[in-house]
Amino acid sequence: MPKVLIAGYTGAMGRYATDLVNNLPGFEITAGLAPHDADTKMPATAQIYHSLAEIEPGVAEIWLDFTVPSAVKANVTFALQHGFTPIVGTTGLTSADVAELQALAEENGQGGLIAPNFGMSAVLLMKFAKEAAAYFPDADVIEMHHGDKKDAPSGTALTTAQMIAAGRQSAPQPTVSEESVSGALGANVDGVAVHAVRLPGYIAHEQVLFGGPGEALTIRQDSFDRASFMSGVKVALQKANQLTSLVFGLEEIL
Ligand SMILES: NC(=O)C1=CN([C@@H]2O[C@H](COP(=O)(O)OP(=O)(O)OC[C@H]3O[C@@H](n4cnc5c(N)ncnc54)[C@H](OP(=O)(O)O)[C@@H]3O)[C@@H](O)[C@H]2O)C=CC1
Ligand SMILES: O=C(O)C1=N[C@H](C(=O)O)C[C@H](O)C1
Repeated sequence: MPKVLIAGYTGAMGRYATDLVNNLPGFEITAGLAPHDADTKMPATAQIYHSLAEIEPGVAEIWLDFTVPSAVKANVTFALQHGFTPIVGTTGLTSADVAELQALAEENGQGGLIAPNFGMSAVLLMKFAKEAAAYFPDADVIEMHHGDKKDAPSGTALTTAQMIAAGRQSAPQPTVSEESVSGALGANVDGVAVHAVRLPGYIAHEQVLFGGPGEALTIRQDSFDRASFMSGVKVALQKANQLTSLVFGLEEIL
């Protein structure tokens, strides 16, 4: 029976992941990692750790990570160095970080998955955005999230921008507007303007606006509930033992 350590088990995503794994036949939560204790549905038998230094290798086979951008690189490095298969939803890893971790995984003969978004609507949005960019090189990304989100822009928005850049077959038009207020035109990610909205009531949403001569295309996805991420997490857990390299993107294992 695969044993799972949930890093960030006290957080918003960690709690959903705990419910998922508790109810997933054949899987067992044997450990949780978070700096502070909290009332959660972790099994009473699970080991609770407050820092990486406390973790006993062998306590689990799978390392499911929903922590914070400041901790994720050290967590995945630790997981790969100590025989865990990392399944990572935490954002904040740069492309260089991902490449470094993939090299470490290869050195250690380990597999795993890093997925900036486990929701099917977001995975499809990114795929469609890449396809559309071949015909509409001019695009802006607007992501909207709950006010507790620590990073901006979202990992999904960064990946979407990178995929739009990869899908373009011609250069976008240069913007002639000058910002009279700093930030008005958004952040430039690979030539795509990315705008981040943080508001109470929102969970996780993204819209890509493409503009062409006399026409526009808008693609939008909405995660109204964190349950939207759990089917992707479930697939990743079930395929964890088949992963032979550290894969980036849920679509690579579907
Ligand atoms: N890939 C995907 O589909 C999705 C990804 N995410 C990403 O997942 C991450 C978590 O999101 P969310 O649950 O909303 O965030 P929360 O802030 O609710 O939870 C963060 C968790 O990380 C823990 N934590 C904080 N510092 C550390 C550390 N140094 N080491 C280990 N654990 C730590 C917190 O514990 P404590 O309370 O003790 O500080 C808490 O349990 C974010 O990066 C978010 O962008 C979110 C949704 C979907
Ligand atoms: O923090 C969140 O909530 C989310 N984070 C991920 C991201 O940054 O892309 C995935 C989703 O947008 C929800």
